[in-house]
Amino acid sequence: PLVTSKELFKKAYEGGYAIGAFNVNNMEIIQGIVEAAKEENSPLILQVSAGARKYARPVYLKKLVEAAVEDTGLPVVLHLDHGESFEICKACIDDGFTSVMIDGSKLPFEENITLTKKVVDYAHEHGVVVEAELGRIGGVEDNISVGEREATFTDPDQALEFVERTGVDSLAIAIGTSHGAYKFKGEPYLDFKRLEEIMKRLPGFPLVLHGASTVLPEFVEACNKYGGSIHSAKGVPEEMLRKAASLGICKINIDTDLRLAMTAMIRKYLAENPSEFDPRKYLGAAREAIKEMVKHKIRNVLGSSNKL
Ligand SMILES: O=C(COP(=O)(O)O)NO
Ligand code: NA
Ligand SMILES: [Zn+2]
Repeated sequence: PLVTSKELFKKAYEGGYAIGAFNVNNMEIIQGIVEAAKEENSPLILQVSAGARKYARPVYLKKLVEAAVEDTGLPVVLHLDHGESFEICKACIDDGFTSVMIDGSKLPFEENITLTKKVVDYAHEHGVVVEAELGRIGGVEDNISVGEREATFTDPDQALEFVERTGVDSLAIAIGTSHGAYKFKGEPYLDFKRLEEIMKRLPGFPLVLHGASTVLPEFVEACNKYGGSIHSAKGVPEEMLRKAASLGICKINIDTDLRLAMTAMIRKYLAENPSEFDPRKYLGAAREAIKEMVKHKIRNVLGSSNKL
């Protein structure tokens, strides 16, 4: 069935593991992810961004996720990733999503609170949970000044006030990650001190890590071996993610690692089978690559195997 993340996060927090939140855009990606979760007996969050809704059109993704639930019998959270307005959150809540993110992190503190509270009130009336964001998960330059870091990373005292005043169910925090394949110029770094300060103020409260792809080198190399050109790509080392999962991080967002796995597999397949032109061949290979990547994440990063 479609479920909210409330109970999943509570168990993850107490159990010292995290739930994977994987971005979906089409049938093969959804199939690969849910097959992996089924085999690992793992809880799962499928997340849809505004861009995915535009690309696939909402009704297709909704029906594909419903098909995946029916086909596997898995409990799945259907989550809106980075909703930036009350309207898109409302549309997804009305469309049967069980969780939505309202991302007001670009707004001043008070406006983020007002917008988030408006979404929380509507979502809670409909049995839906809400994730918000405080602090800037953006292109975090590695050698930013302390001042800039203070300005962009999540302030622990503000986090406490934000949660108390909004009633939000989980909070995406900024502790050094950023979206995409180019997360660090120098050494990867997560501000675990800051994470622990936030946990002290919000004991047991589910925290979310965005921009958590590792950008595994073997997939970047495979892309480049078969015609790609991806350079200076760097992500979050998996041992840092395991540490975050063992702490208050209950949801880990992964999109880029799936994209790289899928792209590497399609490039490889086409290079090795120049006379083949049946899309099922390379999309099928891509689906397999997604499945293997998600199984790897569940086992090596999230620790959510056999937690259903
Ligand atoms: O945070 C993410 C995905 O991050 P990555 O680009 O690191 O996969 N989605 O909301
Ligand atoms: Na955790
Ligand atoms: Zn994100």
